[in-house]
Amino acid sequence: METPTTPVLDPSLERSNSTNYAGSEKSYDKNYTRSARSSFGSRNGDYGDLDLAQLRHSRSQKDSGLVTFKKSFESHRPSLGKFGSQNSVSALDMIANGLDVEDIPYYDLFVRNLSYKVTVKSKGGTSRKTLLNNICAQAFHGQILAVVGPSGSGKTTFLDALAGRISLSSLEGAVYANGEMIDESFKRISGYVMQDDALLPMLTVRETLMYSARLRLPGLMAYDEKKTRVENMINQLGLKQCADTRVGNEKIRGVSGGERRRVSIGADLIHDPPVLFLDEPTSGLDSTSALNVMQNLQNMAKAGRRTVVLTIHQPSYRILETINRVLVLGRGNVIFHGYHAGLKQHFETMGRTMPEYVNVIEYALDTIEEYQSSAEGLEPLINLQLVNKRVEDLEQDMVKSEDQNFPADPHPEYATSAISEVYVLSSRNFKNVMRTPELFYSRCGMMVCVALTMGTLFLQARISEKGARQRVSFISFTLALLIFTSVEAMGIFLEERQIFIRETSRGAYRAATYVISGAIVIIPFLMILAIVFSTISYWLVGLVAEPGPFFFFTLTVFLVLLVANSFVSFVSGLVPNFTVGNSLCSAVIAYFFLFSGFFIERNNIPKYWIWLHYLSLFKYPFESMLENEFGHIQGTWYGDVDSNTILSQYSAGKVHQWINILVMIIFFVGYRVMFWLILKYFTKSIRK
Ligand SMILES: Nc1ncnc2c1ncn2[C@@H]1O[C@H](COP(=O)(O)OP(=O)(O)OP(=O)(O)O)[C@@H](O)[C@H]1O
Repeated sequence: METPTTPVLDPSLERSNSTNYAGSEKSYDKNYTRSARSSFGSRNGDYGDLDLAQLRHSRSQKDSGLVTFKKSFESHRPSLGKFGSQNSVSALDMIANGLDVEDIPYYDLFVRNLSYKVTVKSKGGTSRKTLLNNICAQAFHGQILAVVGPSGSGKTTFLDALAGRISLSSLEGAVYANGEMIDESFKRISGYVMQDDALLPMLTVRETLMYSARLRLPGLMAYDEKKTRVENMINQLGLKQCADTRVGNEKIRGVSGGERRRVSIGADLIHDPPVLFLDEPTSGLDSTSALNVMQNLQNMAKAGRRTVVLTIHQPSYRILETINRVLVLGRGNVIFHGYHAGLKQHFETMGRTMPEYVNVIEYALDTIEEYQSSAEGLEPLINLQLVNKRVEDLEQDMVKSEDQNFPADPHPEYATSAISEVYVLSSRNFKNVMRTPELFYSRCGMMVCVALTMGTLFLQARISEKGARQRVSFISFTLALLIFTSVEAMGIFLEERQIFIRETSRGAYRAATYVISGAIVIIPFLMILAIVFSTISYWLVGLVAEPGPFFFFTLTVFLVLLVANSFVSFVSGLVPNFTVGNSLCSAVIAYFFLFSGFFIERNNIPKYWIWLHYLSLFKYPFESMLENEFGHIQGTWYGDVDSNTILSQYSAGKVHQWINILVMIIFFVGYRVMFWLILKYFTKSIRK
């Protein structure tokens, strides 16, 4: 990033330039006021007053002439350290508590000469591709800035750059918030709503928002206050009718697509961030739902003085009314930036006349497509934008940088404590699992089937050579079935990974607490499965009929399930999808099985492969179970072989059952730690 300099732009400046920048000032003001009245004035007097107050504020600034960006916001802009703050007091709460709307802190964004290039590999070697080229733009509080452009024009890339989803070191140029160059902490005052609605399908709308509030609002805030915040959000987003309906997804019936979109928005904005970024909030919605979402966002922007930046495809006439300003992109270049009312005049300056009754954005996109496919390319459009922007550039250069040093960030990175996160995430997970009992019942049913099959296959094994072989086979194949069937959990992990990415992209909680809560929730279910399996199979096969060995067998089965679950979760963190994950897991488990000591006795495994024997998920439970069975009564003869001979055949020396249990616990913790490391350092929603 370049050395920070203070931009001088303020809303009044742009309006004063509007004659040669974005249409006449008169037309802008008329449009702005009309849109404000139609949106708020007729429905809600407070909103109408607020909007007019803002307008007056802007007008008074205009009169003051050239003022620096910083100066123009000196009474409202939060202190320098504010980037570190989760905005604990909602703007709407402030209004409800009688605070003057003028006291609500806000942020205005200024993008200066932002460029982003990536290295692409081709047959001839590597080359640099420019995704964003020298972009200058502004986004003001109380307004919606819509980024539009043909497919592949760089809309999402631009939004990602602003929202801190592209590594700052990869960007050229700068992004300022209230005159200060943004850094990592800016994420904490901005909310990001992704295009995909990654939500837990079994929770209701109210529960989803409540869990989000419990994670994202400060731990010190009273529970009732959080509840009130959620109810306000439900009302604000028009979700009252479906507040107690399950969210659902493609497979599970739930709320409508438009409602789900609004739940996503609510869940990501419950902490009321002053700056909101939304990637195509209307995609996949019918026109009424899309308009509804946009009106909700317009309300949020105006009533709460929020700065909203979003990407959108071909907004309709009515949606256009909810948008204040547009940034039109073409192949990563600015084609137009300003109030959309100015687009018509902008194109007129190059001799193009826009037909009547044509949507200006549609016209702009068609024009871009036309130039894009022509021999001269986008150059004329880019140059036109540069000419119209000249005055603004001159003004920028008038004020040089002031003190841009940030004080140390005094605010915590996360809204609530780690313990509280574990508690909230565990209870949310538990509720979600309990709402899908069929998954658990099917796993239970499978356990009963496997236990009955194995139990009847080796039914009442005798104390003979054949009986000894049957016991060893039972133990070995039991472990194989338990571990191989654990792979099915991969799908659940991968589905949840999307939710994890969405929630943690703005620091909703720590990766560690997510991993811990996942383990806590799964433990009771695996315990039940272990008890079901052991109770049926152990007595059917006729293993040592004493409580101690039975308890140890059950404990080992439980730990096998736990370790297998941790292993599968670890692999799910590494792979891109279920197909790859399933194949990888099955292949590695097959290797582990091969080196368990059952097929190739430990002493016959070549030295260079022995490490795989020690890493095998099978080795430790296999040896422990054998010891539990054959070592319990020393010196028992099974036909011509005694128990000691059988044991020495499968292990290198004396097996310490409890040490093996400890090793299994270490495996469980180890895989979880590796899963955490992958989530923390590699599952990032940040581009380089
Ligand atoms: N890592 C990358 N390497 C190479 N090219 C990339 C990379 N990421 C994005 N692009 C390209 O950059 C361009 C802009 O992508 P972006 O997703 O920002 O476009 P968009 O305007 O949001 O498109 P759409 O409307 O289709 O979602 C596209 O041509 C895309 O193929």
